[in-house]
Amino acid sequence: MASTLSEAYRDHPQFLHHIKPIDFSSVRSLPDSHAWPQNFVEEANGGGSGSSIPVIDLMDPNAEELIGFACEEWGAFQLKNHGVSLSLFEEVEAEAKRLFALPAKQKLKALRSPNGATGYGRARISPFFPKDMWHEGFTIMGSPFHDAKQIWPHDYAPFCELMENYQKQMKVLAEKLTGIILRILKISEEEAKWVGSSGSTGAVQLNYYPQCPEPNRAMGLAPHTDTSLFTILHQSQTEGLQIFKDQVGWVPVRPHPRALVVNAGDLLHIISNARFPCVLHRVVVNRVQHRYSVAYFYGPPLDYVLSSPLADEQARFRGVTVKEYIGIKAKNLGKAISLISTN
Ligand SMILES: O=C(O)CCC(=O)C(=O)O
Ligand SMILES: [Fe+2]
Repeated sequence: MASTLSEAYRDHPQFLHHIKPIDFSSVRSLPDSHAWPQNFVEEANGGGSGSSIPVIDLMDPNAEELIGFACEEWGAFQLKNHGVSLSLFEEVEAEAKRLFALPAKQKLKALRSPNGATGYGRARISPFFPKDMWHEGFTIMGSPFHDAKQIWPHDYAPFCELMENYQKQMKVLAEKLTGIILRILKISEEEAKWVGSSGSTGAVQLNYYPQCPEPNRAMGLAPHTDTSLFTILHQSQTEGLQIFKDQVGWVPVRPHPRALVVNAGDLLHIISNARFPCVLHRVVVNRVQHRYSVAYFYGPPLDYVLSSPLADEQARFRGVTVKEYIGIKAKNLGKAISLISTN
């Protein structure tokens, strides 16, 4: 049985042509493979551009209440005064830039394998969409040693140390946020025993969206929800992330120099018995600037049973383990939630 996150993904192989990105540095016009239907991308600029998700100060005495409201209403918020030093994000962003600026040949040395979860490549959601995304990614679960060593045989240590430190610091913040969220949901301490244990699951995804010759016909990252309890995202100072809000449309998440974006994922939607939406989000690209982001996906241990917690409520989902849900999502993407729904 899979006992680590990367083993859980290994059970769901992808085909190699779904992994290798094009060499963006040599592309001068938008290839047909990356040209999305015009209306698909254009609505990017309409709809919800006047709205924005709440910005919450973690030190605010009302932070818990504000987080509860944001999770219910938006499934997302920006978090400031989170206690993690700005220099850590600067360092991680600089390493992401250094990595993605390498020649394609060197990055491909760490190409994710068909049944692998980590390394360099296209987004995992790629096979579900008819067109390719204007994006490259690098996925880390635990130590990135194996993949980093392929890219930098002698100089992997600074990258590895920084990424391990980043995961440690994000885990501490994720545990703090989980404590708050579980209190809001009135989940018992017994149910929440996994928080702070070594079994909790975490992964880092470095994302790169190169500047694009025809941004109105390209898609950085197609609409999806995250397979996490929640995701903590650092974005560079380049716009592109949007979240979808019912009756409003696509709402931009404008970069805030000291704030992190927190997105509710599928697992939070399930354990909140659908009280919190798992937020649909996507990334659009632009003509002049490269965009970078660093996502930290956090969740309970793989064998944790995701059940709706409150005895007086009718369960909206059948009980599945985190590992089973990862399998359902890997095969069905956006339909996964409805497949475990009880109605
Ligand atoms: O780049 C972003 O802002 C979002 C990245 C994202 O949604 C993901 O990695 O799942
Ligand atoms: Fe995402």
